[in-house]
Amino acid sequence: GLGLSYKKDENFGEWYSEVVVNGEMIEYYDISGCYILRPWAMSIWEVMQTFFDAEIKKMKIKNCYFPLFVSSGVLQKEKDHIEGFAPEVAWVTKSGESELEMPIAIRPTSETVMYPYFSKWIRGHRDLPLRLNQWCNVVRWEFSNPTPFIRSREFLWQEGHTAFATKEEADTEVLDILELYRRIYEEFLAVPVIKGKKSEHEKFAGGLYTTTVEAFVPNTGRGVQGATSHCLGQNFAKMFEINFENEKGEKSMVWQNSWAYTTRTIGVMIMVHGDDKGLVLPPKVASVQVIVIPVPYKDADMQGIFDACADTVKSLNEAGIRAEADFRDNYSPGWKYSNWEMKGVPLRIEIGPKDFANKQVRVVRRDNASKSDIPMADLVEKVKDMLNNVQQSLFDIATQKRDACIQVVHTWEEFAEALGQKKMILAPWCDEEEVEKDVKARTKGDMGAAKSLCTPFDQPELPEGTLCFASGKPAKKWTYWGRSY
Ligand SMILES: O=C1CCCN[C@@H]1CCCn1cnc2cc(F)c(F)cc2c1=O
Ligand SMILES: [Mg+2]
Repeated sequence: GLGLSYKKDENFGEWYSEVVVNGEMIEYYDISGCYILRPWAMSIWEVMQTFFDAEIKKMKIKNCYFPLFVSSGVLQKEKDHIEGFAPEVAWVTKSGESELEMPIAIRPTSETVMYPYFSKWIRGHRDLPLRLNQWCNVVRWEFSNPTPFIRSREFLWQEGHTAFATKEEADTEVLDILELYRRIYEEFLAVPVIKGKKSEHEKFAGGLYTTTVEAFVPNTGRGVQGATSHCLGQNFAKMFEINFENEKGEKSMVWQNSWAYTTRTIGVMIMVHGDDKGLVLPPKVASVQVIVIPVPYKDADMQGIFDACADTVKSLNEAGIRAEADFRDNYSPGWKYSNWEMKGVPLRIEIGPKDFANKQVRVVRRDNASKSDIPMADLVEKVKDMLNNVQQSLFDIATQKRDACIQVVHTWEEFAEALGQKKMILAPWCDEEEVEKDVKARTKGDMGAAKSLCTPFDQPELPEGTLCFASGKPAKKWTYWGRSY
């Protein structure tokens, strides 16, 4: 039948797999961990890309494109940078029947591809800041359970790579970009995120520090790293000899950042807002914000109704609202209602004989199923307000649900209990890496271990004498912990 066979609160994994397919976002592909992004998903990616690309252009960041392929020597340039990742690297070893002299890696990220050229291009302080971005795909042959959008072997992202003369400039940009990532989640996807810093154990090993926007999926009780903005310090400058002559003629190494968000953003949005009727799209990212459906009646003036639908679409489009009409004559109105609900279109407008006679339309909200009759004369303004209300309501409800999952704890017992209740846990921590590894070891299980998610920039009061929940040592900071994707 038309509806979903799994319920979100009963079989989340199956519900999600069904929703992304029935909502026409994803088609499964014959290579495990790879998915087809259909137009309904691609249009969401494009809305975010349009926003983010315009914002980084305001920051004088330039787009470029580096090759997909990395030679083995270059990729292995610095052992500790990729040692832990080596199993994920995909290699090209043949062309046609013949073996390649040297195997060639497919980029899993582009530091080693780009930075030899940063070294070549950056000579003097006038060459700084160098700020590049590329929109591309990357390949990581992961083995943990693949999930559409959330964990795939190939995904789309943008990766920014910047170089500065001073640490201060780098530190500033790290946070400027992180704010853009917060806006993508909170203003476009209507998903609340927490800004913070990753622990020494969870950060990008090749960098100096990692900042993150952390989302949370209440149904699974898992945190999810939404996007990441690293300060690399001078680590890669040392590795790749990216030096410059400063004003005083002294030779010094550049300070670098790198930052990314990926198609994982779409999966987080689906998990947070979707329901048992299918996708629920925030209007800001919906490629169709309003679907207009004629409701035929045996002896009604159908031409008049069709014209009213077309006029409604036209006036909404002229007001900058993404509206379409579904005139397909091989489906019933009921079928169309279910279909567009499955695809998550924020508003549906029904026009039947009664509506037509009264010069009004019936508007139905996808997020809360509320119905209202709107005079055609007021339509554009009312629909604009309703779309804004849907966007805000989705964010408010998601925030309430996320906040209800946050548990403040002070002891290990409270921590273990909260973890069992699928909470995101805020705990005082001594900030020792050994203790973090110990938490992972003590929480290992088939649900996956708990890890630190981030140390929020917005730190609650930490009273003198507060002890670490895990070690009992003096706590230094409040940190979020939980299971994660
Ligand atoms: O996260 C970002 C932002 C964009 C540019 N890259 C950084 C760090 C990426 C960290 N990372 C993440 N995953 C990797 C997987 C690999 F197979 C591999 F060889 C290397 C890596 C790897 O360096
Ligand atoms: Mg990884």
